[in-house]
Amino acid sequence: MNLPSAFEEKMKKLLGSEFETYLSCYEEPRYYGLRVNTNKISSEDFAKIAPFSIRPIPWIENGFYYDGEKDMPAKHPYYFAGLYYLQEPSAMTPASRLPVEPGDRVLDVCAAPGGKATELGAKLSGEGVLVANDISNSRAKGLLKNLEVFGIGNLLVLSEEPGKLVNYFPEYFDKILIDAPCSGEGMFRKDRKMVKAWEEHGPEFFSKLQQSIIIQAADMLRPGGMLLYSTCTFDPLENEGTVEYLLRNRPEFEILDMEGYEGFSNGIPAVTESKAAEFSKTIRIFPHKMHGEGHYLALLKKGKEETPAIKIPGKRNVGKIPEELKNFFQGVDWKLDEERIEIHGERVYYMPEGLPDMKGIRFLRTGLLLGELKKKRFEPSQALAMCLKKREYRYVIDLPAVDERVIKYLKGETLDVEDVTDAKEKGWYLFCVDGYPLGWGKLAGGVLKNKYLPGWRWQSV
Ligand SMILES: C[S@@+](CC[C@H](N)C(=O)[O-])C[C@H]1O[C@@H](n2cnc3c(N)ncnc32)[C@H](O)[C@@H]1O
Repeated sequence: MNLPSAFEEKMKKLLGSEFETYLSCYEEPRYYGLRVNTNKISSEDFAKIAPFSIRPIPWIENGFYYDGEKDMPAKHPYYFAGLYYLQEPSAMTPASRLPVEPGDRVLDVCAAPGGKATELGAKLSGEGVLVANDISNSRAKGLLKNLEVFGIGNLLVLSEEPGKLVNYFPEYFDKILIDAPCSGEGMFRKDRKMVKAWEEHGPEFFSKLQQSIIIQAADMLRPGGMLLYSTCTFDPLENEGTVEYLLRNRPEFEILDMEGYEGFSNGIPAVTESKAAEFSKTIRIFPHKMHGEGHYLALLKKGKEETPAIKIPGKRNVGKIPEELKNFFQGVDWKLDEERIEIHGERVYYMPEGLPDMKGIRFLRTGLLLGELKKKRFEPSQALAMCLKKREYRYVIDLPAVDERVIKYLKGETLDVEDVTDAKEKGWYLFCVDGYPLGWGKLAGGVLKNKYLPGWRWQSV
């Protein structure tokens, strides 16, 4: 593989005697990974039902390798049910090393298409709030879809300049992840177009962007909160350099240790101005040392340990809850807090607790879209179906993955389900594969009218 000579020179300096081994790994095949959505299924249970061969990624609790030359996990109904996300193994590391707890307020500053945000949201287990932002509106659309497929409802999806967000969320978040735009040196083997992009915009360009993003994010973190900074590049300026910039401008931050792994390489104090030993607590992932492509990560804490601010739920103005909504939710085993329901036009949302006023922010989604009110009827949304567990809805059709009607459902076809329903039954049914919801259908006379979201349908190749 042809690599830019300036890049090779830099890597020689960084790796010394390891450089040749590093270079030789460009001739080897890349690694493919999937990460289990632990909000829907445990890793152990997934390993039992996995429809293709998988083996654990040793440093990621819920990560597995699969054979990307042979298997197509994106073409299985479990993928549509949000049981896993396809992700390069080293890219799983940042979200795995940010200790998110249910109830936290979490921000992913550069979140699209959601490789890390889906894991942060799964770790919240429906409690607290995930704010997933990306400056690119078109990429944020894909982000929203991926979060909805994963069944994450306690969320805001925004598309804003982080500098603007500081005005709305000063010292608001408990945990922040910055997976920064970078020169992508760790992606060269996976995606050769990245080499050309590197030649157009190298480390100098990205380091300036990273410096402004890390300061803006730092100002949205509460004292005692944690920030994880990551890139998929090796360059010291973009990595230790950005972290050093933060420490210089926000001295209340300190670098924390992270759970290690034998293949991780320590960050390099010698490339920094201060030469401070604490930079060795940061981590580089090199492809010649472990089975992943390349990443850098640093875990930081702001100020001293403090008792987190008491989270007072923001009370909202709620009008009367429409009868049709109440009727529908009689079939749902959820304790809905009526004060969190917001209705805008026909659309009904379930909002996370304790949000600030967000007037003026560009958003793609605030809260969980429950559904739409249509002429005295309530139509549940695709996002609600993905958020529900099978046991939480009274009317269910559950077919095994091998039943050909599952793919037909995903293609948007009407289904004959007389054998699994009573001909007298009718109304909204949650359509599941092996116990995991895929979407809605409307039953009448043993026939299921398909309500799977058209934009999400299975595309035949
Ligand atoms: C490395 S990618 C993020 C990948 C994502 N975290 C994932 O795991 O799927 C960097 C993202 O940063 C976004 N971005 C670039 N400049 C930004 C800025 N100033 N503020 C927020 N996002 C930005 C890009 O649109 C891009 O989606």
